[in-house]
Amino acid sequence: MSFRIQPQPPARPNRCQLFGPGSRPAIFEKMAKSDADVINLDLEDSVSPDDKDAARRNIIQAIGDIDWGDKHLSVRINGLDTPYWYRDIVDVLEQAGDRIDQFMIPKVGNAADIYAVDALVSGVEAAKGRRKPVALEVIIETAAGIAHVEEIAAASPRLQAMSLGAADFAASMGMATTGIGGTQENYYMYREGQKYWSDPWHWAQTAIVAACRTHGVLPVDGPFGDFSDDEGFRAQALRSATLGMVGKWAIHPKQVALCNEVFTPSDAAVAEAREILEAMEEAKRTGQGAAVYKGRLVDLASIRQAEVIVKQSEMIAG
Ligand SMILES: CC(C)(COP(=O)(O)OP(=O)(O)OC[C@H]1O[C@@H](n2cnc3c(N)ncnc32)[C@H](O)[C@@H]1OP(=O)(O)O)[C@@H](O)C(=O)NCCC(=O)NCCSC(=O)C[C@H](O)C(=O)O
Ligand SMILES: [Mg+2]
Repeated sequence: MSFRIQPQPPARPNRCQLFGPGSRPAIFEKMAKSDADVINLDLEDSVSPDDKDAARRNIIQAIGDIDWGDKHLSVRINGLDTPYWYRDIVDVLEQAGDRIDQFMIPKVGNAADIYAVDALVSGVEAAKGRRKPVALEVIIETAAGIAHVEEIAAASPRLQAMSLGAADFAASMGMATTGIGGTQENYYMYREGQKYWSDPWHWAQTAIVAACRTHGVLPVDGPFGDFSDDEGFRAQALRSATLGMVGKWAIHPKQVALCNEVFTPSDAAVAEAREILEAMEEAKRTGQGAAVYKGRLVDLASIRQAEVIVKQSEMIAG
């Protein structure tokens, strides 16, 4: 173990981030009543350039008017390469109430991008006397973003979460696909007449998880575009959870339940984790560092693995 203790990420559930365009205020109440842990009101790519001003006004009003319950409320601003982003931050922080929790920054390329947003947010907060500091989350969805993922994860104490944006990531990397997440038809190994599909998102996900875990940030899987494909969504989400991600985006309300199902540890998983902890307690009592549980080795590392599951389940249960 390094001398440096691995920091814990924010202790809040982040199983599902439900997105909705800021230009579609009719769905805001439905988003607030959903079972998503995080709400992302979007000013970026789901809003056409002609609608940016109206969407910003809709969001400012909705932040104050709608009862968002205990949801973590996030606004996705426009990219730092656009003429919209500074006004997204200034107008929302100057005109909307304290209920906003977070800004999501798309297409981050390096730590300086976070620094710029942090500086602007800090300035407006100080000028307006806002007492609740707004958190930040980022999307890794460019070649530069993944190349600089660790410095981005370390960039600001405001940073709480980092998502993989599969659509823009694929575009930026020049990937030959129009699919948003999931299995890609042409990404397979071939042996003796059989195709074996592989996972083109895997390496980016593991890079994000490692950067996030190093710096105490929540790693999140982004969108799965085909909302008619529940099994495809579930498979993608299960892979993400297995790799250490804590949640996933929903771009349609039917994906919320799937997110919560996958990213809530099952009763069986929690029961097994508790049994492992008990087996190790017993081993410790008898001076052993290792034990046998259901025919397999468990040791001190198993305690840390089991604690991840138990802690996640206790945090979700509140
Ligand atoms: C995808 C949608 C455009 C679909 O909308 P719609 O055609 O209205 O769907 P349905 O008719 O099936 O809707 C059924 C009911 O659900 C309500 N609804 C729809 N969407 C939402 C929502 N997001 N939240 C809550 N409720 C919603 C409808 O009003 C219907 O209600 P009722 O009539 O009462 O039954 C739409 O879902 C949508 O706009 N989704 C979000 C799109 C979005 O925000 N995209 C941005 C994130 S993904 C991205 O940016 C890519 C990423 O950056 C990357 O690079 O990878
Ligand atoms: Mg994107």
